[in-house]
Amino acid sequence: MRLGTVNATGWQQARRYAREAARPLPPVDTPLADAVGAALATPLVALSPLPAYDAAAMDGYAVAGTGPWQVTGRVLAGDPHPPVALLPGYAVEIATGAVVPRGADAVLPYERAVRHGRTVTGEIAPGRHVRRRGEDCPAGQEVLPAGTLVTPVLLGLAASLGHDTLTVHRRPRVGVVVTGAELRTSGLPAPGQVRDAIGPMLPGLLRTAGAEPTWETRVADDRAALVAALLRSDAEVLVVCGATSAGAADHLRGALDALGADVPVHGVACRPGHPQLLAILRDGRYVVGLPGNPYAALAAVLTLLAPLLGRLAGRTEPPVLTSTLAGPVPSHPHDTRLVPVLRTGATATPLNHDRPGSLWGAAAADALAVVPPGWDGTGEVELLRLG
Ligand SMILES: Nc1nc2c(c(=O)[nH]1)N[C@H]1C(S)=C(S)[C@@H](COP(=O)(O)OP(=O)(O)OC[C@H]3O[C@@H](n4cnc5c(N)ncnc54)[C@H](O)[C@@H]3O)O[C@H]1N2
Ligand code: MOO
Repeated sequence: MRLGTVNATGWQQARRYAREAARPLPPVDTPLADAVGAALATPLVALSPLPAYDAAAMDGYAVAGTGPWQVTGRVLAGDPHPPVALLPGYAVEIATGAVVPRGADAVLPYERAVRHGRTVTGEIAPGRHVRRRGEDCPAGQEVLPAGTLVTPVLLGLAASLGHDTLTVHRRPRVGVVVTGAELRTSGLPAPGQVRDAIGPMLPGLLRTAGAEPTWETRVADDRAALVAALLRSDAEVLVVCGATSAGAADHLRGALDALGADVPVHGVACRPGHPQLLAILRDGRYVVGLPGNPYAALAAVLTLLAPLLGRLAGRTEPPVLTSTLAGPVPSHPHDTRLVPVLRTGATATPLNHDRPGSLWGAAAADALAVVPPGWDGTGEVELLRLG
């Protein structure tokens, strides 16, 4: 395997390879509360009509026929027995959400009603303030397609349609291997030491991409230790941080060679992040190599890792987001540049501090702009959402 721009895969092509290298994991029935972040494996179908019964939309009187009406009783939400049918000229006091009695034509809100003893009068149009059974959604209706990301709001919808569980794709399990003898995980770095900046950001990035971070291990800069870590079979995807390059301590490519891995992407024509790689082990597990420089690692997460995880998780590909850029952004002659930006209105402002070793710009950004090779600065560019 050779490292360098000459053999690098184009940025768009690399993302496509990563997405197409995988198939969605099998479906599992999951309690609602545990399904957030997974993708629907089957369309979401209404098990119950919405609303499930004719319901009052206002507090007031359910009235039948033309007024004045004789008030015969009161119906509250949650009453265990259905209310008796109303005859013309009669009314019941009714609470928002209560079952509207058969025969009622409308609900007259308190503020539009005039009550004298047991008689009530007021102006009302037929059907007013009654939410008819199934008017929002009939039973059996497909409301969201397979592949939809389960959000907290979707849980609320699923509950209102009668679901206790959702059939979602199993989330890919990810094991993380952090390499680098110079790394420390707390405190101030001594000369020659570096605080690990990739380990802390990965769990959140993995969850956002639809995966389940399962384990993290740290290995010395040693090929045998890296091979041993890559042999752990309890994750579909292994992420190796660092060791992607050509230095004497960079053993990822050698370890993959030793394991007989297929390496469909062994470098990407992008800045930062060109040493990133995608490999497939003989048993089908995936390895994504993130360059050690933290911003380059983030670029690789968004280029190779997120599309791979999104596909394994069964998520529909998100629509491409584009924007103009407010401010000059130099392009690279051969490579795609990934530039941190902050979206403001219809445009996105490029931020500074985008060196490969610094996450400052990216931490202040809400997207990375994808600046194609040789871009002349006109028109829109693609944006990759952060978070
Ligand atoms: N001869 C070449 N040298 C390098 C090339 C190249 O093409 N030819 N590419 C450069 C680029 S670009 C990058 S990016 C790095 C990638 O290096 P590695 O993935 O092998 O990572 P390391 O060598 O271990 O570390 C690079 C750099 O990043 C720091 N680092 C590593 N891990 C972490 C971490 N978890 N948190 C914070 N910082 C980390 C490490 O201390 C180094 O400073 O290779 C270039 N060299
Ligand atoms: O591509 Mo490196 O990943 O610039 O630092």
